[in-house]
Amino acid sequence: MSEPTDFLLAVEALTVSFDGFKAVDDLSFYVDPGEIRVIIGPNGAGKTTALDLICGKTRATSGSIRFRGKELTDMKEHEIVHAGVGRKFQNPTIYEDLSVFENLEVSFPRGRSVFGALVFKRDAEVRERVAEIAEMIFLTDHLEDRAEYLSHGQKQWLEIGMLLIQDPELLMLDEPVAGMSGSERIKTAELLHKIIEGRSVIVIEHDMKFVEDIAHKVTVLHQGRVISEGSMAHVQADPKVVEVYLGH
Ligand SMILES: Nc1ncnc2c1ncn2[C@@H]1O[C@H](COP(=O)(O)OP(=O)(O)OP(=O)(O)O)[C@@H](O)[C@H]1O
Repeated sequence: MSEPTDFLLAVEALTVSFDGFKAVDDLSFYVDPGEIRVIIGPNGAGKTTALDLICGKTRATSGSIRFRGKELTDMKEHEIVHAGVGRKFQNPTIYEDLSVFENLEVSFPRGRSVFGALVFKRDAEVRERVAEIAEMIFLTDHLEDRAEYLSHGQKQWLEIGMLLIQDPELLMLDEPVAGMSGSERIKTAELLHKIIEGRSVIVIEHDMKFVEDIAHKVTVLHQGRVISEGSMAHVQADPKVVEVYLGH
């Protein structure tokens, strides 16, 4: 059996209760390094709440969330970001009046660069990293464009880029392809396969074709609990999953 520290993320017996209603109820799941995990489940299953708990936006009532062996449940949101967990919400939160370059530049983590002698070197490093990320998110030709003129899909990619530039070890994406065209969805799947080198990704998604394209493993939630887990083929054939989806 694996030790808990072998997992990048170990969620165990996680519960949150809102006025007695358990939106997440005794939830356990484990994510490996380099894994793309997709969480699916009907509306209200607790998917978004689970991500809110991991990133510290919502406090757990009980249970544990260990990231590289470190307990997250008693950490503040910014400490969790600093520990290496990036979260993208459903609606893009980019700076509309800044260019693509500037959006990526402001997201570059600030370190010890305030020392004068390092500034020049730092600028070159930032430009290089922005160029690298822009290429990854298919926006090299739009670096000077104001973000407000990007398509909805491009805005989603830009926000993913703003997280990637911080080099998180765990990236969590809530419905990243919602509102995207078919070709944008294919490119987003490509992007996810590219970025998992050295990190893991958790995605909440409703588009089953997209889930099939990206998931290494699927976790199915219902009423705050895991009802099935495994490959896409495994969960699709699971009578409990069929029942939950068809019964609604
Ligand atoms: N802060 C809160 N206070 C009270 N109830 C909440 C709160 N946050 C979420 N809930 C409830 O918890 C349940 C789970 O919500 P959640 O948004 O996590 O579901 P979801 O699986 O992400 O659904 P969807 O697919 O519709 O986004 C819902 O019944 C929701 O109304």
